[in-house]
Amino acid sequence: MKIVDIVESTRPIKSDIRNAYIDFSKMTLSLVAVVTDVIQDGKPVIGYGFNSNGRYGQGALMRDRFIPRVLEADPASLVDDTGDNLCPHKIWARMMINEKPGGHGERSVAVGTIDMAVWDAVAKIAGKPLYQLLAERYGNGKPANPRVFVYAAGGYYYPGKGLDGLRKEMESYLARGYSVVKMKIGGATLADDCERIESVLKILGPGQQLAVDANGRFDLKTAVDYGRALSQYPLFWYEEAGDPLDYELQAKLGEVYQGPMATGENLFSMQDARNLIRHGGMRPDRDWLQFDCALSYGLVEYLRTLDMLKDHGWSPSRCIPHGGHQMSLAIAAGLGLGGNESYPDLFQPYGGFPDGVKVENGYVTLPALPGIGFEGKSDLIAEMRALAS
Ligand SMILES: O=C([O-])CC(=O)C(=O)O
Ligand SMILES: [Mg+2]
Repeated sequence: MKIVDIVESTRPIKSDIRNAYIDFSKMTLSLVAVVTDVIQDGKPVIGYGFNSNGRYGQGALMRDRFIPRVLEADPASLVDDTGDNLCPHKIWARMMINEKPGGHGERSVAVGTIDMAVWDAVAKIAGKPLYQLLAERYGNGKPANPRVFVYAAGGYYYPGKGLDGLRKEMESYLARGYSVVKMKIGGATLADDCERIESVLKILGPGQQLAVDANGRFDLKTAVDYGRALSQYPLFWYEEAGDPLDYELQAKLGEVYQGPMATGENLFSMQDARNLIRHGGMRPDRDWLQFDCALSYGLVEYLRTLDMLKDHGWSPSRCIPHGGHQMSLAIAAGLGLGGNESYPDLFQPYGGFPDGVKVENGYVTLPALPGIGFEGKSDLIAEMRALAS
């Protein structure tokens, strides 16, 4: 068996929203199909993948380096020991030949997106949901749990959106069954952000919480000033206060901010994640890790990150990945992560859940679809099949 083609198309996911660092007026992503010669129900098995919002499409890197490396390899060198399925670890190693360590740049996005499509194909060839395959292979005897915590991310700055607009948005997430909602901070003054936060806190009922996200905007002084002000609120977490690679800032913030902190969506390798754990003062009893496999070399690398976390005394249940895609939902269900992000109204058709999946008390239950589950989301699979079918 072999991979016969890998196709990429860069797609717009633009909108008028803005966080503390960027606007999304020109945002794109890469949609990828990995076409195999395995025939099921009279059709070739195709794995699909896409990268998360925030880092743009990566078609040029894929076409220049990563796709040709896979297609030029001896097909026998890319299959697992049974010979009946692809080996994601061997394909990953092949993509990364002649790549130096460090300086991960955005090649981690290109590799992570292809890796997602490879895992989708592998689980489809095995005829089972990816979450089940992951539990069987890497779960150390723990069965998959298809019931996964999800929170609603939004609360962006948006032209003409006042406090009323923000409150209405958050109310609509709560009405759809979410128990935790997230909003942006750091794109206004501290006083204005406190007003925005208080207006959302007022609409929360028992068991409902708010998280805030600064998108890496703050220097140490501002991060600490916000930390002192935010300490008065019962927040679910205070996310990405400073530059993602400024581990000392994160550690110093943790000395004054006792509530839960979250970060990691812009750390793109096991080594960068390890530096956060070594030097960032993150606390395994309350803080959250948001590494997103679709931006950071895929699940093959994420498995290394989970091993690293275990060696440092962190449970996978402290991980709630960034990105709102079904790949991280499958990993959460298969390997016991703490949950996953969700953008109820943004980045469609890429984010979200299979059709008919409802959020109930902050949880979704994943259907048992072969692969990652894209075939269950009609608007998404239509885009995917138009790329390659
Ligand atoms: O606004 C963004 O770039 C997305 C983000 O930080 C998040 O979902 O946590
Ligand atoms: Mg974030």
